[in-house]
Amino acid sequence: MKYLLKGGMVVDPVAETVAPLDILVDEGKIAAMRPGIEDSDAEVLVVEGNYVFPGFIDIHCHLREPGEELKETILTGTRAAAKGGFTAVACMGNTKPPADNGAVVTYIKEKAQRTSFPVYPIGCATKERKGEEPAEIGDLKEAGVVALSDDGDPIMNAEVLRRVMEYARMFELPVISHCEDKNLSGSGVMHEGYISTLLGLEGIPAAAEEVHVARDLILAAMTGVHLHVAHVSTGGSVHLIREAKKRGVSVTAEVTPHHLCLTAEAVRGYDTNTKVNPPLRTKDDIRALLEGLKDGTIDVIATDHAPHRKEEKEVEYNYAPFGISGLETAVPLMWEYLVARKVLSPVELAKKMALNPARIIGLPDRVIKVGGEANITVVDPDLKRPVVTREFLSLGKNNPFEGRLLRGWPVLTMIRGEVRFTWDTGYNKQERAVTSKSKR
Ligand SMILES: NC(=O)N[C@@H](CC(=O)O)C(=O)O
Ligand SMILES: [Zn+2]
Ligand SMILES: [Zn+2]
Repeated sequence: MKYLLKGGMVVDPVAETVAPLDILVDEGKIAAMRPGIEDSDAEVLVVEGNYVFPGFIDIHCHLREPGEELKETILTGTRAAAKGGFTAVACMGNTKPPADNGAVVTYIKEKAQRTSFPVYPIGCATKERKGEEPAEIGDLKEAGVVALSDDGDPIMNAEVLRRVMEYARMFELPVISHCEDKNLSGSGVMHEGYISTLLGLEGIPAAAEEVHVARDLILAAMTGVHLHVAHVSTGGSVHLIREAKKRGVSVTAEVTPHHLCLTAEAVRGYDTNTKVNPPLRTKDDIRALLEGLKDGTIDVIATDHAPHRKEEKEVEYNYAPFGISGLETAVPLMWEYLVARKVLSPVELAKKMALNPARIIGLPDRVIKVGGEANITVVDPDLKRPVVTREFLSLGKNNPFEGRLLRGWPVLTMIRGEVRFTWDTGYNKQERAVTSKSKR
């Protein structure tokens, strides 16, 4: 199938440019890119007034398969990803059974193959995610994992983490840390501060994260592994990572949309959809996270998509599981709160959601170029609509942004030259066609 994307503003995160260019896609590849392309054989996709990005990649999501298919499956999760504007995802290994061996990783890859959506599994760092001894890292590497992580839980024993890092370095895999000192976080359910006291809920102090960020940076420097810090939520963590980068430690970091857009204030109504790990923090933390994004301390925006069943979240705050279903709101949240408000430029967004994620998991640079694979995310900066969780393709409707009016939705997702989502032909009925945009 041949496609001609006409009239879009093409964002290049490597050249750091935004240019009005037409793009001809043929047999999965970019066949031409320049203004004024005509081709009578190609299906024309009018993307006038839209931004055309190299396909976004989410390097932190939970697809729940195998074992928790009532929360999500690889099929539903990847459909949600495509609708959310993502063209590839890396999924965490806290499945049941956990992805701590090659067989489970192979199972995930085979399931993913059937969806034809690019899924890059992350293997567990330790056996059964217990934090007691390193997993079979050679076996995981051979099965094709792109990183190692016990996400969901930290590795509390620093000596075990040291050995994981040494093996990971040998096998050239990054280690992704979920930074949480379990003794400090205890049975906390939200950020420790004024609001937790007011609500009578147990708190998780910022230090629970920061103690582990400091420790993991020290061990990364010692072992020479590449450390990627997952879901950074506090100003103190940003500071520690910034200093480590200055010293030359091989470290990258990510932040989630929810940690950038919500504070502990959101917990006031006891909405369990605001219960997430790490917890929603303070305005000062958000300010520091944004500074970190701007100055390059934080390299990536990742969703930490953590779907749960409705019944599991419909309980008292203390008993609900941690997690937010985030694949279908990440792009419009980042557009509304960062790009539209000029905190990040479209080029910077392309770095945080396409280029840097690709580099961290060892994929080729994510740029749209002639001869390259056609992975494309089109965002309509003017499309304004509310978040409607019941329309999610994800089985997880646990999202605290319900009803929020956002502008800047993904309207077309192309993977290896195939249109996987458009606003009109989406898996559920949507009101508007990309191709009819010029007639509006
Ligand atoms: N983020 C969450 O609140 N939950 C994640 C685990 C994790 O990312 O630590 C989950 O798997 O549900
Ligand atoms: Zn985590
Ligand atoms: Zn996670």
